[in-house]
Amino acid sequence: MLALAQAHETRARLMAAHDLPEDAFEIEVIKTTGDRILDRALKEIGGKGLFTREIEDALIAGEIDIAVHSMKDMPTIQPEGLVIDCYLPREDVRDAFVSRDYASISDLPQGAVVGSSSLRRRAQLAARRPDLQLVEFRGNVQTRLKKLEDGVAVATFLAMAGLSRLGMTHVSRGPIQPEEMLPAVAQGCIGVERRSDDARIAALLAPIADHDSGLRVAAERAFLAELDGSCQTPIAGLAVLEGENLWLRGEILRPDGSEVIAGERRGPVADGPAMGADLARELRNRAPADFFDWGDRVRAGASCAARPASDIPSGRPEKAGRFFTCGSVR
Ligand SMILES: NCc1[nH]cc(CCC(=O)O)c1CC(=O)O
Repeated sequence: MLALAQAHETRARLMAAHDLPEDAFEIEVIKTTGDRILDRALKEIGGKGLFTREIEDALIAGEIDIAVHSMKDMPTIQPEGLVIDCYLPREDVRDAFVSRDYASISDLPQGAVVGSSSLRRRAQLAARRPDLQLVEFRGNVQTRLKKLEDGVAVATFLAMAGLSRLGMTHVSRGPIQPEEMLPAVAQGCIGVERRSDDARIAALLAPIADHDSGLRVAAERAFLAELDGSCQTPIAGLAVLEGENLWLRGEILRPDGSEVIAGERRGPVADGPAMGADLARELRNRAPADFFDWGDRVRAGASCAARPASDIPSGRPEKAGRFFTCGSVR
């Protein structure tokens, strides 16, 4: 599963950086509330960090020393005493188009049924192709592919990064360029969380931290934070490095895709967070008064449920929760 693959990747980088054997690291799998509750829609359960809270509690309690996260699913603020200052080299940031019968979005026939539970992807798709019919697609990558096979929908979207980490890029018809579908903030980036006062772990993580990844994600997450956004809001953002400069693009959408407000900033890399906040304010100022009235789903606080939601193996509760991966260092 994806989160376990991410823990393994982190461990492999730590082993290589420190010339340590595999058994120097213990991977502890933490099952969270979000994993356990499989019979209710996540929006009904509510609560921020549904899938990260227990992992962070374990970190604070000292039961684990390192938590490995998809930054795309992380709230913009970490709990007191914890810090994320180690970002791995970023994977492919793009979304993947997945379909047996059609090669691209524009190939989809009029009225085709597309599966996605991502508010962002749904809104972006609806903006481009209002004729398409959208259905909810929950479950991990395998579950979603099975739904395609079963004809529940003719196409879906997945992050290239997730497919790549699972060694499954072959299921994709190819990446969708950011110009066509701007990715989620921090998509493709693994972040490693630790206790702020743990100097030993800070030193352990330092050699595997990717500076460029950190700069890009800092700008994107500042944009998200200023919009008070989360992974369950139709917001997209992507920063890329251009030499000494950062190019940040951002976008907010109405859930039905009827309106898209986009903008960009270019500036010195050190100004990334300021650029992110500034771009967010610009987009907010350009948005009509009712634009942020995103409805029940968002108000219920199902904020950072996207990663886990997509990873819950529906109908197989005994396998749930294995992906909340925390490496405990001995
Ligand atoms: N929302 C779930 C989620 N969180 C992170 C990834 C992919 C890996 C990444 O973006 O780093 C995925 C799956 C997907 O969107 O297809």
